[in-house]
Amino acid sequence: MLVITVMNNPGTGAFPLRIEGLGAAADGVAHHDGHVLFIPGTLPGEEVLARFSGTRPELIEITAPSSDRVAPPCTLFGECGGCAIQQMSLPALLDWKTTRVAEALTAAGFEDLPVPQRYQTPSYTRRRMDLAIQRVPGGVILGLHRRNGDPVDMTECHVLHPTLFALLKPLREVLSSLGALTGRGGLVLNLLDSGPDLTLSTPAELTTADRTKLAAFGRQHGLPRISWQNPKDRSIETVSQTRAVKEAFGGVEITPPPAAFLQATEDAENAIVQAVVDGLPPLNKKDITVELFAGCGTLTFPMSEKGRVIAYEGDLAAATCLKAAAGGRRVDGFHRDLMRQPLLPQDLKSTRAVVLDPPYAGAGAQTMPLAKSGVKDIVYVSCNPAALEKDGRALKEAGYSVLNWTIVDQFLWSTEVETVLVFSRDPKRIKRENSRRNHNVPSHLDS
Ligand SMILES: C[S@@+](CC[C@H](N)C(=O)[O-])C[C@H]1O[C@@H](n2cnc3c(N)ncnc32)[C@H](O)[C@@H]1O
Repeated sequence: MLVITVMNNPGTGAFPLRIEGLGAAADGVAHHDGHVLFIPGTLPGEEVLARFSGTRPELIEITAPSSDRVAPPCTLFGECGGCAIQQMSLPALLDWKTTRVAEALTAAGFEDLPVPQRYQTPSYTRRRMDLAIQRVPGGVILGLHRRNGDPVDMTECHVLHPTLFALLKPLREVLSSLGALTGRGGLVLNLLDSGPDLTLSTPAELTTADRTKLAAFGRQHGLPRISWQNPKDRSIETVSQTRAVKEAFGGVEITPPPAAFLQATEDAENAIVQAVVDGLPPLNKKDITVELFAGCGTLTFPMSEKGRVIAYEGDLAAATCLKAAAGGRRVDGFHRDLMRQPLLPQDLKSTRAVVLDPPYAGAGAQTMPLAKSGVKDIVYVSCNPAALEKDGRALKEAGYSVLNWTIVDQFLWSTEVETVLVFSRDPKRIKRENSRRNHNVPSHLDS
């Protein structure tokens, strides 16, 4: 156990610190008596007074604030665990996220990185949120968890789309009336082209009266679909449907399954899709791009405008949705668990390019076979710099360079960051990209 004796000010126990940077959880990092301390609420460059509460350091006062410091916009900030760092200006936050990704790439062995493209989503645009429900005397709490604890009632939110936020109040009423909500539950909100799509989970089974109430709620608020996850076997069923459920990817309409993965905001999805499509090498219509971790086809259908796409996805409902929309297009969809059954180098023999958008932990067992495959061009969509560092190292060792990278900050005020990276080991393409960079020509003019 860490025991630290504080000598600086025996009266108050206070000691001065200079914040040197931010840790991965967005807490200020400082050194004191040979120890690394994490001080929540502080920013790089700030001078602060801190003291220990037990072995944990706590902030007493900011004596010299950073010029990046702003007033947190949300009154729930600090209580609600949804936002980690609202006291930093959004441009400074984008810089910090960019640095985190650059550091991961450098640690993976990439040098002389090009300057990234960057995109930051506006506030009030989040179209997907996974909320917690907590039964309390007289009602329910509906919101996100505290950093390490119970849910906080979401009475204010500066990221959530107003259409979804407007549903929270009436939702609290209907949820409070459900017999199945005996304790804690969950609610996934997805805002689709067809309207809000809700997926509820409850600790007990819905009663007939619960179903009637949810159906009435769906009709009253014009919700295309409300689904429910049975706590017994985790199967999902539709409890209310008033019309078709639709979302379009690259102009192709799909019907997402309940609680489907969606990029967090629509405009960030557009930025990611654009960066992926621009990052593909020049393709003939017959060239094959293999897509790994394809979801319901967010990238698949826009990419199919450039060439043929063979898409793999491990979630059965998402793969089924993608396959259902693939008919008559240059798309083949497959359901496959890529961690248990990764595509092997020989499976990728006639592949022109690979696009992958793995989950938070990274591409796992798929990374080495991909790195060894000899595929010249890879577009990697990362949502976690630590996983990117690990997977990127394998690509670096296999001879890939980073042609370009695009930071997409779609989780405002959080520590999350998406990056689209274009890797290549095609000497001609690398040479072309370098010369274009030297002449400041945008890369999308390539295709
Ligand atoms: C970050 S999402 C990307 C989805 C899609 N590219 C998009 O933009 O909507 C990661 C996807 O990987 C899928 N996935 C997770 N583990 C997997 C596995 N072992 N095998 C295949 N797919 C998996 C998830 O179901 C999810 O659809």
